[in-house]
Amino acid sequence: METITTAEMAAIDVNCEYHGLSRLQLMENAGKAIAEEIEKRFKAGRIAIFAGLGNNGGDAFVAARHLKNFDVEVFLLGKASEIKTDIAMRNFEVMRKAGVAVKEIRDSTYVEASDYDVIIDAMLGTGVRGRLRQPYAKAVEAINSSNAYVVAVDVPTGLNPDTGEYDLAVKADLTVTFHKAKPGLLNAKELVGELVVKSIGIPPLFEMLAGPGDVRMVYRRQREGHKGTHGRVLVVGGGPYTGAPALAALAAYAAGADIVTLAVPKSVYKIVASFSPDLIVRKLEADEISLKNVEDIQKLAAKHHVVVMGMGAEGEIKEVAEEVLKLNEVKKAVLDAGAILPEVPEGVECILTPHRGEFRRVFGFDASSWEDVKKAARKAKAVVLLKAPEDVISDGVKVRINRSGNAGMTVGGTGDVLAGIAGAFLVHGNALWAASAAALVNGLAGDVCFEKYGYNYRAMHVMDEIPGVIKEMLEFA
Ligand SMILES: NC(=O)C1=CN([C@@H]2O[C@H](COP(=O)(O)OP(=O)(O)OC[C@H]3O[C@@H](n4cnc5c(N)ncnc54)[C@H](OP(=O)(O)O)[C@@H]3O)[C@@H](O)[C@H]2O)[C@@H](O)CC1
Ligand SMILES: [K+]
Repeated sequence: METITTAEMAAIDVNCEYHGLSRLQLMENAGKAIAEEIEKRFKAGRIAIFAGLGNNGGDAFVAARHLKNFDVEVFLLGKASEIKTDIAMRNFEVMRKAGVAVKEIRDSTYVEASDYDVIIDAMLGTGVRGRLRQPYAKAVEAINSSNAYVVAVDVPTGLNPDTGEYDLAVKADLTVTFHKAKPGLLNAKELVGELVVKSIGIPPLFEMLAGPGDVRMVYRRQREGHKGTHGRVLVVGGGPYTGAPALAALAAYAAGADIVTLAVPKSVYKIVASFSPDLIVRKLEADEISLKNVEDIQKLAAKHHVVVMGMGAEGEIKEVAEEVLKLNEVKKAVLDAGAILPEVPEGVECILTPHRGEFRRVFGFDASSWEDVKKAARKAKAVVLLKAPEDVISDGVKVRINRSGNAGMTVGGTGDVLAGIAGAFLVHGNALWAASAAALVNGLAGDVCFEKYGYNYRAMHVMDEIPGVIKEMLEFA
């Protein structure tokens, strides 16, 4: 059975909202699914709903509205004023206006759960963190000692949805989970009981479309961070070109890296170093990057979290990339243009960023479907980000799609900017989500440029919009 982690589910949740499918609609579908599953098993009876203050509780407020032939009573695990989300609050108020009886459970309240036919556990779902606080623990004990038929909403309260670990948790007869099973549900059959996975109306493409959730999966900012916490990125490229490596390096800064070092051939060193005081530029003893430089590059690479290679380099850059990635201190890499390898060495989490022509040159077949990108990713043992009006990103198993961007993005240098963003995001996130987040941010920055300038903007204009786009993605509710 296909599973989805809570982090991925949270990313899809906010992406649905972003692409126009609201959480309120998802909650309505979730609550209706709970009611349907109960009505399949019971014609009438007394139902006690134990509801938490988040969206897990919200689902049950919806279910209460659909369970018309039942006598429903709600035990709220806190004060109504403490309900956390607007959609849960909205469904709570509608439910209460519809005449459903609600009792607020305080720490001191004795929880009686004996004479009900069905108990709905809607206390905690994917938002559970750590050990159960009171009065949740007491409620779980009351539910487990009752002889009612227990239905868990999404996840039995107390169970870690990703790992299946628990110390105190609801023992359910039936768990109705939404969209896809969470891995922990498959490891705790004794708690889950019968598992039913219900669609809540998320179309397959919405699970794949990049959105704010992708950026949240990869972007990290620790308050107490010190220099370098947020990522040290090494950019290797240039010679004969001078702009490409500098664009990638500046883009890595724009996407949150703390330290960005540029290694370029001495022939272009002075020019590249002159672009910006932000750049730490190292000179490679060569007019063009070659295998002679591998040792120097490896020394630098060992001191960085991610290596980004290829922009504006020609000659042996591919062979150099192969050698550099063999160094076991190199754990993460982005390979662009001439550095793209058909297969990357073991042990490196790698993003390849070909456009269609490079894809055909490197993999030997056209990327005419999502399956082709999946196939290339499997062969390369890397994430492939195919740059096109619709970017296709795959790790060989999953596919993500990015539709941000516009025809102005064909201007030179936007691919270098993308490689730099991907490098910065790869510091913290896994390659699939780092690549899709980078494709999204790069395209959105281009969309801001189109609004400002029309089509004739340049890569440096895109660069300037990146921090603002990231801020907007992180703040999207
Ligand atoms: N697409 C989707 O994902 C959809 C999801 N949907 C539903 O949303 C659910 C996730 O909702 P959610 O994120 O509001 O979290 P939820 O599980 O209700 O927790 C609520 C609060 O409890 C608290 N709390 C945490 N740990 C605790 C503890 N140990 N002991 C005591 N309290 C604890 C914590 O608040 P805190 O007090 O820590 O601020 C937390 O914020 C999901 O399972 C599904 O049912 C559906 O609507 C369909 C679409
Ligand atoms: K639950």
